[in-house]
Amino acid sequence: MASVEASKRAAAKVAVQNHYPLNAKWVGIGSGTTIVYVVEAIKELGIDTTLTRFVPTGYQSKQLITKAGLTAIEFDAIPEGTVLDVAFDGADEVDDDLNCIKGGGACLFQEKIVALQAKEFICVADSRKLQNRLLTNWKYIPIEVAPIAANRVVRKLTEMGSIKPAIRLNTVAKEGPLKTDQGFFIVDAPFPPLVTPSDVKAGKDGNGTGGIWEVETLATKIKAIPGVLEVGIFCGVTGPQAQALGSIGGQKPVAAYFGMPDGSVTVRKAAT
Ligand SMILES: O=C[C@H](O)[C@H](O)[C@H](O)COP(=O)(O)O
Repeated sequence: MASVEASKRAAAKVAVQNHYPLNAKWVGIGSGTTIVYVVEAIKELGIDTTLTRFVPTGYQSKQLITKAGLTAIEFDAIPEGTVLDVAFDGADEVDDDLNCIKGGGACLFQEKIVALQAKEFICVADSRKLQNRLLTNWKYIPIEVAPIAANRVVRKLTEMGSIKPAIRLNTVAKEGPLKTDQGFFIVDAPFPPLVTPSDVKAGKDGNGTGGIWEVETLATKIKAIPGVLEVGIFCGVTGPQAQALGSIGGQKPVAAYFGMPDGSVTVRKAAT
């Protein structure tokens, strides 16, 4: 049986082989433990990356890029209107429609703006993240909030049916709330499993009755709470669908790769 780390590595390798453009100019690099294997797989391609600029999604991501000998360029330094060729990132959970939960490692805001700037957003994960509905195995939605509004956001989430939302604390010696790369807090909001737009079409309620929400409705409602910078639900359209509508990219991946315990890699792709 492949270890979780081996399965992340296997998924990263296939994702990079299938989606890394050999003449890539701009590449988004996400955060977390799985993205490390994506960078490793890019290096293993053995191609010339001297003209490629890698756009990080936070401190850890920038360190990863730099330590690999690649050139990092901050999101706010890329020329106006630049479209990234591709953005790779991990995920905490992915549903049948490729909606994702992200932010388990406290990175989600920069990840979302980088995904939205990319022609193609690709997720890489291991089999634990492959579920039919969000909030099946992964139990909460990470939300990045302004510290001054955090308690009020927690109250609002409770009113919306979240079960004991809480400000995330530091897990290391330093006491107090964890701070994101933006100096904000993360509120983790548990909800019952989310229904998809297709469930709603099939007659399921997703308007919050009994705390049951449809993915996009809940993401929109949480985002509208004053004090919320960004919500760790990545949903809506994919990059190509956004381009067909005249925008740059989408926050939903066009494909997600999962390393399985038997060593194989499963791919979930967006309908075109
Ligand atoms: O906050 C962290 C990011 O959203 C990560 O991409 C996500 O949590 C997945 O991380 P990992 O690859 O470590 O499971």
